[in-house]
Amino acid sequence: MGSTIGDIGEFGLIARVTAKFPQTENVIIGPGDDAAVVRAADGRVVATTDLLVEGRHFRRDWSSARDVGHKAAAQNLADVAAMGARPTALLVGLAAPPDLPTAWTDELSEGLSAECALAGAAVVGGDVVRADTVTLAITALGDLGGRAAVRRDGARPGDLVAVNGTLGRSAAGLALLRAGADGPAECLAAHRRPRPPYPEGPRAADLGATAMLDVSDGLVQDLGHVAAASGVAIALREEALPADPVLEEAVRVLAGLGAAPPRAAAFMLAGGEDHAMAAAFPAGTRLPAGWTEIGAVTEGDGVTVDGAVPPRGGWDHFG
Ligand SMILES: Nc1ncnc2c1ncn2[C@@H]1O[C@H](COP(=O)(O)OP(=O)(O)O)[C@@H](O)[C@H]1O
Ligand SMILES: Cc1ncc(C[n+]2csc(CCOP(=O)(O)OP(=O)(O)O)c2C)c(N)n1
Ligand SMILES: [Mg+2]
Ligand SMILES: [Mg+2]
Ligand SMILES: [Mg+2]
Repeated sequence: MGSTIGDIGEFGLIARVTAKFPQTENVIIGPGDDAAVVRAADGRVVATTDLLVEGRHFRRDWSSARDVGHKAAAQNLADVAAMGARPTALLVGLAAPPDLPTAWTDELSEGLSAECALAGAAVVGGDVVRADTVTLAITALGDLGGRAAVRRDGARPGDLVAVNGTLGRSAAGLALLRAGADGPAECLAAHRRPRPPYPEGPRAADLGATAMLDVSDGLVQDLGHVAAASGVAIALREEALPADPVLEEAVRVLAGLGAAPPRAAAFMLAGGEDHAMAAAFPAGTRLPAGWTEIGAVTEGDGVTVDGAVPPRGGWDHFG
């Protein structure tokens, strides 16, 4: 028996698949980052795609169609911002069973459109097909506006590491939904409709960010991609994580329901889907309001928290 994708895990699968895709001279950045950058006759375009599958990324009894539209757009638009680009357009592939109410697709579309508007983008096309499972295949495009793209491989020892956006609220919201809790509302909302700080991507690029990504799978796991791509280590300090009373409240609610919830800091370190921007900047960079310095880049490899390798956390579709 040969190996299966379950054996190699999500990131093993990605490495194996992308090894089959030689690039052309039109490709400025190929697979391996938050988005690709492709040369066009008149410039460059940033392009990225993410799938959302019912039951894996959303549940129709936990999220309204409008929520799913917002989230599907946000997940993709955040990848554009994480390259230092401004989102411009979205293409929407929709697979659905024939008994899906049109009211659901109407609200989905309104959510997609409203989230695009928040980022200054528009839905410019898509596709629809029949399938047993509601699935969204979204492509987002963006404009670097003359900037160099901020990749995952540019972090250098001595850089500081900072984040902008919420951490852990979406994961806490998911835990609350699983436990049948109806609050704190901010966590449920963060899970249903993440609010990526879109303008902070280009702003970080303008500030000289050396590496950046959006936190989709978990802060430690995602910064692990930066560390690996850059050939450096990242040392985070737990006490530097932005304190969030709402997250503390979520932990209390979960504990009150008899669950043994992780600490708030664990939600922040391992929770994904908030789509905060996490970036490395040269030491001494004056960070604007909204950015919190949480650690530093050093020689070595991997990500540590307070000097220790944290327990494995973060999302892996096949792990
Ligand atoms: N099936 C695939 N074919 C080609 N490239 C892929 C495939 N799956 C993932 N990638 C690439 O691997 C990189 C990492 O993907 P992913 O972890 O999903 O990034 P993100 O969390 O930013 O969405 C991205 O550059 C993505 O385009
Ligand atoms: C019903 C349900 N179960 C579990 C989750 C949690 N979850 C699903 S995918 C995911 C990680 C992010 O999605 P992914 O497809 O990996 O996006 P990418 O990292 O490519 O941006 C998380 C935390 C969820 N959102 N909904
Ligand atoms: Mg990303
Ligand atoms: Mg992805
Ligand atoms: Mg992921």
